[in-house]
Amino acid sequence: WLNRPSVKHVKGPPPVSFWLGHERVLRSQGNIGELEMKWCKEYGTVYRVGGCFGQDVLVVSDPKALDHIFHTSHPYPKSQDFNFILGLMLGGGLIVVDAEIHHRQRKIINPAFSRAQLRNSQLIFQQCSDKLVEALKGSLPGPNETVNIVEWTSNVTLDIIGLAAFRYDFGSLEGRNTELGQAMRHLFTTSQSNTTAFEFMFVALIRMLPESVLKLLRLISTRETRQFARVREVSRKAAREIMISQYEVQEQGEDKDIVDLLGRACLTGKMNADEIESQLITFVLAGHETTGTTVAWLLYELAIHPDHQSIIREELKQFKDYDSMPFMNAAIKEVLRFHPIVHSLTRTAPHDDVLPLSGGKTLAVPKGQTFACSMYAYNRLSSLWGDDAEEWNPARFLKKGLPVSLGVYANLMTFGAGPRSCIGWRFALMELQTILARLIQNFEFSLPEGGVEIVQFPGSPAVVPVVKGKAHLGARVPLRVKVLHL
Ligand code: HEM
Repeated sequence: WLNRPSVKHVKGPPPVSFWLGHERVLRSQGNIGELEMKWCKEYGTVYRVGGCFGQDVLVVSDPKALDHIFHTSHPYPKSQDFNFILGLMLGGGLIVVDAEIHHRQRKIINPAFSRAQLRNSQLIFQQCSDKLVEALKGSLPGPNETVNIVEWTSNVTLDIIGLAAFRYDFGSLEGRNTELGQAMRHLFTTSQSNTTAFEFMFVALIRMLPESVLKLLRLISTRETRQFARVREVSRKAAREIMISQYEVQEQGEDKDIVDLLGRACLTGKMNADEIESQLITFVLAGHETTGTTVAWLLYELAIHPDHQSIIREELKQFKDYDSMPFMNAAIKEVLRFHPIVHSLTRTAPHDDVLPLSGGKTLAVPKGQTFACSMYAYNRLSSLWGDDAEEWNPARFLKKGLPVSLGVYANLMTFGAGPRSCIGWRFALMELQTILARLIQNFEFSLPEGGVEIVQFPGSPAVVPVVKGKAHLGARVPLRVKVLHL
C-alpha cells in the first residue's frame, strides 16, 4: 500500500538503512551539498539514493532531464509531502496549489510582477535600503564593528515585501518586533535540526501514502508541523489586519500591486478570503528570507574577496543605472549560482515516462517516481560552469554564455523553471541590486578577527547560513562593518 516505484537499475551509493534510507545522512551534513556533489561525481548527473521505507529517490542535475521535468508544456507535479507540509503554513497559497487553481491564482497575481509595476516598487527598494544604511550606521558603537549581517538583510527584505506587496509596514528596521516576524525567526533551524527517525518517516509516509489516507496524518504533530501551524495562525491574523486597512481598494481600480489585485479578486469573487490570507504568508515567506539570505551570502563572499567590493564601488561611481554595471550583476548571478537558497525541488513522475539525458541517452522512469531535482548540483556542474565550478568567481558571467538554456535567469535553476518558477525573480533581482549598491557605497565588509566559516544548514526547503558548529544559534553571518566616509 505504500507507493514505492523502483529504479534499482540506476547507480547510487550503497543502501544504509531500510527505514531511513540516506535521508538522515543527507540531512545531517554540516554543509548541504557536499554529499550530493561527491555522489554526483561518482555516479553521474542522475543517481539513486534511498528514501525511508526502501523508497528509491532519483537525484537529478542533468540539464536535459531537468528541462523535461520542469517543461512548460508538461511539468511534473510537486511531491505530496512538499504540498502537505508547506500547506500547513501557507494554506492554499500560490506555492502549494496545483493545476487549475494554480493557473487561476497565478493569472490574477502576474500583473503585480510586470516590468512597469516593478518600476513603482523601485522607490520602496531605495527608501528601505536607505533606512537600512542609516539604521546600521546608528547601531554601530565603534568604527569597525562585527554584526550579524543576516539579521539586517532579513529585516530590510521583510520591510520591503510588506510595503511593496501589501502597503504594510513591518517596521523591522525601526526595531519593531511583530508577532509574525517572531514566529518566523529560526523557522527552519529550530524545527529541523537533529531531526528524529520518527520525523523523517512521518514526511516519507506523506510522500508515499494514497491521498485518501493523508487526512489521518493531520492528527499527528511534529516540531515542524507545530511550528508551521503556529506561523499560519499568526499570519492569518496579520493578513486580516492588512486587508481591513486596505478595504478601500476599488473594484475597477488601475493599480496593480498585490494588495489591489487580491482586493479586486475578492470583490469579484475570483478568490475567496481563505485564499487571500494564504497569499499573504506565501509572499512574506517566499519573498523575504530568500532575498535577505542571498544578500547575506553575497556580503560574506565579498568580505572574503575585498577586491570585488572595490570593483563594484567603482562601477557605482561610473554608471547611473544598475543594469549597466557588469561586475555587480555578475556578482549577483554568482551568488545565486553558488548559494541557491532552495537547494532542491522534489517532483513526482505523473505517468510512466522516458527522461531524455545529456549525451543522447534516455532513462525509463515509472509513474509515481520521486525526483530530488538538485539546483545545487546543477549550478555546480563542471561540465557546464568549468573546472572552477566549485569556487566563487563572478567573472565567469562576464564571458560568453553556456551551451544550455534553462531556468528563468542566467541559465540558473535557483529560481526554478517552467510554470512553477519563481514569480518574484525580477522583483528579487531589483531588490538585490538596490540593497547591495547602497551597502557597498556606505560600508566596507570584512571577516571578523580570527575569521569565520559560514556553512549551509540543510533546512527543508530553504538553506540557512550558520556558523560552522553553531547551527543551534540559528541564521548567522557575522561580518565586520566599517563605515565609509566618501
Ligand atoms: C533570491 C530570491 C529568491 C529565490 C532564490 C527564489 C526561489 C524560488 C524557487 C526555487 C521557486 C520554485 C519553487 C517550486 O517549484 O517548488 C520559487 C517560487 C515562488 N517564489 Fe521565489 N525566490 C526568490 C524571491 C522571491 C520573491 C522576492 C518573491 C515575491 C515577491 C517570491 C515569490 C515566489 C512565489 C509566490 C513562488 C511560487 C510560484 C508558483 O508556484 O507559481 N520569490 N521561488
